[in-house]
Amino acid sequence: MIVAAQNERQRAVSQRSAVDAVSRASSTLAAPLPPPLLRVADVSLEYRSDDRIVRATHQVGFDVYEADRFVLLGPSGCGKSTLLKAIAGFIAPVEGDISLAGAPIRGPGPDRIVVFQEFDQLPPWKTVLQNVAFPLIASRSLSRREATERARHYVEKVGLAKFASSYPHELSGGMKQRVAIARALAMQPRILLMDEPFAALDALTRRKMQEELLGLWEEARFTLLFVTHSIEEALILGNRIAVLSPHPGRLRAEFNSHEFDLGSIGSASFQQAVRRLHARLFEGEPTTGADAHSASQS
Ligand SMILES: Nc1ncnc2c1ncn2[C@@H]1O[C@H](COP(=O)(O)OP(=O)(O)OP(=O)(O)O)[C@@H](O)[C@H]1O
Repeated sequence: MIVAAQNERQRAVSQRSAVDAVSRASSTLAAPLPPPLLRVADVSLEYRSDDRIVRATHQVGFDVYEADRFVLLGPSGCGKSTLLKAIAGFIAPVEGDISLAGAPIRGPGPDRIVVFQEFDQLPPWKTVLQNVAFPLIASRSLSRREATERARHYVEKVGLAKFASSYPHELSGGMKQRVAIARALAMQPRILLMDEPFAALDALTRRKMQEELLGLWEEARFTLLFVTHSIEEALILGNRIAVLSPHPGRLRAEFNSHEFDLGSIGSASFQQAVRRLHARLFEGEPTTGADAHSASQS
């Protein structure tokens, strides 16, 4: 039943976003959807200093539904990380609203956990298990024993049971990211926010981590908001993709991509989707074969 309901909802979401924003505007066929979990409504974000204002995003809006794997895709500097920080509650919009389950976001909270790209997110003096258990203990939502049990469960989930007593400096980059993912999932946030978490990994490890993340999602169906500038990664990991324009980021289009996974790479439809996304990303710019290559592989 859950899967059927999920499929039904996926179909409804597909109807709504199988398309970019252009055709979405003209569609009147979309089935009624449940309210979104996350609503980003016309959000503009800025960095202000004494002598200048940098506008990072301009009136960006999108909805993320329960169990979505929603990807923010855009070129470097278009404001993806800034948007994620705003959703996490670290930055307030200068215009527009962000709400989670209908409540405005006013600051950071345990319902939104971020996994960053950097490998130094883990306190080096704590073991893998302690790293995963620490936020659970600090939030006082569980007793120390319960927190350790839950942490052990997630450490196993990411395949690090044998390394539970290891320290971060004894782990590879991919293993450190697994710990960060376990730590985030253990908090059971309403939405998991990931900011290019695999970008600093080698290509093989990155592929493995994408596979593992999809495996974890298949099991737990958490809601994911994932930032990347890789078209290929967006198609593999996302069921919906929002394409942002270059600086300052504006929403250019929204694509439905739930039909793709790691097995789709190389198929004609996958390549066609890469080309469509590439065209949207580089709209209005002179295009070269090198651009296409770097955007889809990097
Ligand atoms: N702390 C800051 N102070 C001032 N400007 C900033 C700050 N952080 C980011 N910016 C600017 O805001 C804009 C958006 O930056 P942001 O890091 O969100 O982009 P991004 O899409 O995540 O880029 P990348 O993919 O390279 O990480 C850029 O023009 C950047 O220079």
